[in-house]
This record gives sequence, structure tokens and C-alpha cells, in this order.
Amino acid sequence: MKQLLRLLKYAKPYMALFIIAILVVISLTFVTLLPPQIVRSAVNNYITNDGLPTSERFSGIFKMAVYFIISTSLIFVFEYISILITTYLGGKIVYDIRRDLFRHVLKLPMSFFDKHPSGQITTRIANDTQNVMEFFTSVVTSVFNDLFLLTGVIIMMLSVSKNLFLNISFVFPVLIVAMLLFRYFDLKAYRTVRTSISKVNAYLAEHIAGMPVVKLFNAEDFERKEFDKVNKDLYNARIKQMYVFAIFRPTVSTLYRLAIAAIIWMGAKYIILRTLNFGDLYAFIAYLELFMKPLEDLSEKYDIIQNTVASAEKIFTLMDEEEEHFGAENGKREIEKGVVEFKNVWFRYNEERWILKDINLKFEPGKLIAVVGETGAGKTSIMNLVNGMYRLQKGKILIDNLELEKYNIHYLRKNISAVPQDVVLFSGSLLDNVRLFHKEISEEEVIEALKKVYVWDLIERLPKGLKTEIIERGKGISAGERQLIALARSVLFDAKIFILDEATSNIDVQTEERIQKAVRKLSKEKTVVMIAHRLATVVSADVIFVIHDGKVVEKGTHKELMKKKGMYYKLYEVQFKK
Ligand SMILES: Nc1ncnc2c1ncn2[C@@H]1O[C@H](COP(=O)(O)OP(=O)(O)OP(=O)(O)O)[C@@H](O)[C@H]1O
Repeated sequence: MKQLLRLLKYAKPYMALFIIAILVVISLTFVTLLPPQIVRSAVNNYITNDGLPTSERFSGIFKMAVYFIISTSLIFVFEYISILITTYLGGKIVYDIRRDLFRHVLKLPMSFFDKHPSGQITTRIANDTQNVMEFFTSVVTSVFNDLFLLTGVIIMMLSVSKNLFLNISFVFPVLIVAMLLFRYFDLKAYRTVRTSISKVNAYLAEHIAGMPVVKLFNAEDFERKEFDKVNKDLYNARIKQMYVFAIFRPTVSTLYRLAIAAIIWMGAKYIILRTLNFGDLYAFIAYLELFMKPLEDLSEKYDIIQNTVASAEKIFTLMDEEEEHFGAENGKREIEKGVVEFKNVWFRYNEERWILKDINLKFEPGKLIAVVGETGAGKTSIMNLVNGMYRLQKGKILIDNLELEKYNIHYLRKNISAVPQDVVLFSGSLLDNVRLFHKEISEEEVIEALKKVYVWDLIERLPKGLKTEIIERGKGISAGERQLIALARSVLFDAKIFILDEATSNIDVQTEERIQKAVRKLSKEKTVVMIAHRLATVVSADVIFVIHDGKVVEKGTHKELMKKKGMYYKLYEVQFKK
């Protein structure tokens, strides 16, 4: 309930439109009740009224036919307007929710994304909001319609014949119970179907994305069998749902027809006793039909409300996730020199273990700096801390002698150019990927940046050059090309600090040499940190930090470190001597 109320807050800006929708719905109810009355009047006053001259009877029937057409046209108009308004409202409200949700997700810290699979977040924004839309389009206003209609129908039945209504009133609870039972079993079956569908979807999403692994490891047979299992579950769930329909649908229709038989039986008695007219009997049966629709609708709406509550809960849980409060909004915006200092820094991603343990280091401009160490030693984590992706638990990081947290995070990140290991490209042209959709950056500037890292000729030789279209995170572009794009991206946004995390790991030796040249040039004015596995890429660095098990264990030039015969020496020996 709390969730529904919170959801309704989103409807507040559209209150006037809601009121109009309800007024339209009231009008719709009113005109929906008219046709049976018109037919009743035609039958009672003209068709069966032998006492009236024939011409008057014909003109009366004609008049009633005109009324009938007018009322059905009005039903059309009101229905059209109400669908239009509710669809607009639902669409607009869900647009607002989706917008707020995505804006909020953009502000969440990286630790949130570590804990929540991207598929789950996508479902919240795309699917759960869709359920909410259904709530606004087919519940909020149409519940009024159904309730008004049910009340109206009962009033009309009573007005047509109180006696007949009281005599057949036992029919209503029977119909209501049958309908509720049908809904209950249908809902149960439908939920199983939905769970099975999401299992099939999840299976397909994961395994189609992992197709290269499936093929490389000849796992097709296993895949076939596993998919058959989830597919079979879905089939069984559908069959169960079909049984429910097969049994209950005809049951409800039969009960409805029996109710009509009961009305005719009782009605005929009153007609013979002359306390009821044919027209009354027709109107009564017509109202029973009108009684069925809102009844069915209401039971269906219960399901939508339940779905909406579940979805709203998930949406608001995401909406309540704490945003990234990093740095001061009015914090420092410029980085003057770009001197980065770690002072006794301790860091962990979760409670399990410390990743960085008492790190002390200094990255300065004018020198080419390298960070080396084994896999999982903590090198990338250092980069993640510098650009404020994660927060440290103990110690301090200073940039130009000012604590990292005293900077405005957006400007901080603007001043730090990071080339991550896993380069993500977005759908769009290669040009847009280099300039990251900043249309104000011209193609010439992009080409200039590519030339700066000496890779323009490599991009130029692609059949469509910078116009190459990227699909699905960069499928169709080689890992090396992706790294080149990321490198160009980093020099394009003129930052003070550059951190290249294995930025050349997929690049051939000649291209790597060219990039090294560019990096060396860059390091003359900027702070450039190269994180690397392969020591060949760092031998010419001015300072090398060796990280082992989350600690800085050595520091020096290649020569100094080799002389020391410590960790660096061991790594070097392993890579080159064996
Ligand atoms: N988001 C995360 N959540 C939890 N643990 C993480 C996360 N990212 C990294 N780790 C763990 O932290 C440790 C250090 O990771 P990090 O990526 O800093 O290592 P690295 O030295 O850069 O390794 P590599 O050379 O393989 O890139 C690893 O054991 C890794 O499993």
C-alpha cells in the first residue's frame, strides 16, 4: 500500500487530467447504461404496444433507433477519450519514473554495480516500470469505471423490476465466486508461466553472450540439453495455464447462460402475470451482460495491482539506494600540477579482505611512472581510487597536496584520463566513440588526437575509417583497435593525470612502440602512470612501483630494481629468462 501511495505521488502533477479522466469515465458509465433502456422503451412503448396507431409506432421505433445510435456513438467518444487520457497519463508517469530512475542509477557508486548484476538493473528500469504503466492505464481510472458500472447496473436492474432482481439475486454471488476462483487459479498458473519465461530469457541471454566459449569447448550437446529443460518447464507451465482456461472459461460462461435461463424463467412468469413487459425482460438480460464485464475486469485488476506493488517495491528500493557522495559539490575544480600521493592507504571492496594495505606512493608529472605486479596484486584498484570510483577506508590520497575528497568529483574525473583494461565501446560511429558523444569536438580534433598517439593511419585504413559503426559493446572491432580508441579518447580530453591500465596489452609490438613514444612525450608535461604486466613495456620508465599482495614492495628504475634482485628481478627473470 505504501508503495502504491508513493507511486501515486508521480501522478500528482497530472491531477487535473486525472479529474477529467474520472469525469469522462462517469459519463461513459452513464451512457453505457442507456442502450438497454432505449431498447426497453422501444419494445414496451412501440413494438408490443398494440393500442398505438401503426404510424406512431413506426415513428417511435425510428426515434428509439436514433437514440440508440446517439448513445452508442457517445459510448465510442467517451471510451476513446478515456483511453486517450489514461494512455497518455500512464505513458507520461512512467516516462517520469524511468527518467528519475536512470538519473539516479547514473549517480550510484561503483560498489553498487559490483553487487547488482546489470541484467537486474535493466529489468528495473525497463520492465518493472512497464508494469507500473499498466497500473496507470488499466487500473487507476478504469476501477472507477467498473465500480460505477456495477452500481449503475444494479440500480437499473432494481428500477426495471425489483421483484425479478430479488428473485434471481442468488445468481450474483455464484457468478462472483466462480470468477474469483477462476482468477485465483489463473493467477497461480500465470505466475509459473512468467517465472519460466524469465528462466528461458536468462538462460538465452547468458549462453548466447557466451557462444564463443560454448563453441570452443564443444559444449553444444550440454547446451541443448540444458535449454530443453527450461524450455520444457515453460511448456508445462503453459499447458497448466491452458487447463485452467479450458475448465473455468466454459464454466463461467455456462453459469452466465444458466443465469439468463433463470431470468427468462422468472421473467416469463411475471410477463404471463402481466407484472413485467418484454422490454423489461430484455433490459434485465442486457444489464446482466453489462454486469459481467466489470466483474471480470475487477478480478483482473487485482492481478495488475499485485504486480505493480511488487514492481514498485523493486523500483523504490533502487530509487532509495544511496547516491555517490564523493567530494564536495563546490569543491576544487582544477588540478594544477597533477601530483598524486597515497599516504598509508588501506582499501577493500567488501568486508572479506583488504586489497590495498598501507600503500605509500607518489606520482609526479614530468616522469614516466610504471606500476607493476602480479595478477590480482591491486594495481587496478590503485587507479580506481585515484579517479574516485571507490573510496578508501583508511589513509589519504592527495592531489597537489589537497585531499581527493576536497575536489568536485566531476572535475576531478575530467582531469584524470583513465584507459581501463576492458575498453567499452557504445553503439554509434567510431568517431562518436572517440569523442564520447561530445558533438562539439570536431572530426579534425579527433584525428589530431589519433595522430598524437600515432594510430591515425591504423584507423584510417579501416574500410569506413572513423565512420565505422560499432555494435554491441564493440563487436567487430579487434581488442587492439579498441585499446587504440580508448587511448585516443584519453588524449582528446586534455587531462592532467593519465593512468593507462594495461593499455597496450592487445597491441602488436610495432604499434606498441609508437604508443610508447607518444606516452613518453605526454609524460614530459603530464602525470602518466602505466600499469603493466609485461615488464618490456616499462623498462624505460623513470620510476617503477612494484606491487605485491596489496603493498608497495619496491620502487626505483629498471636498473636499480634489477640490481636489488628482489621482487621485480624475479618477475623479470620469469618473463625473460625462461
Ligand atoms: N569490484 C570488485 N569487488 C571485489 N573484489 C574485487 C573487485 N575488483 C577487484 N577485486 C579483487 O581485488 C584484487 C585486486 O584486483 P586488481 O584489479 O586491483 O588487481 P590487478 O593487480 O590490477 O590485477 P590484473 O593485473 O589482473 O589486472 C583481486 O583479487 C580482485 O579479485
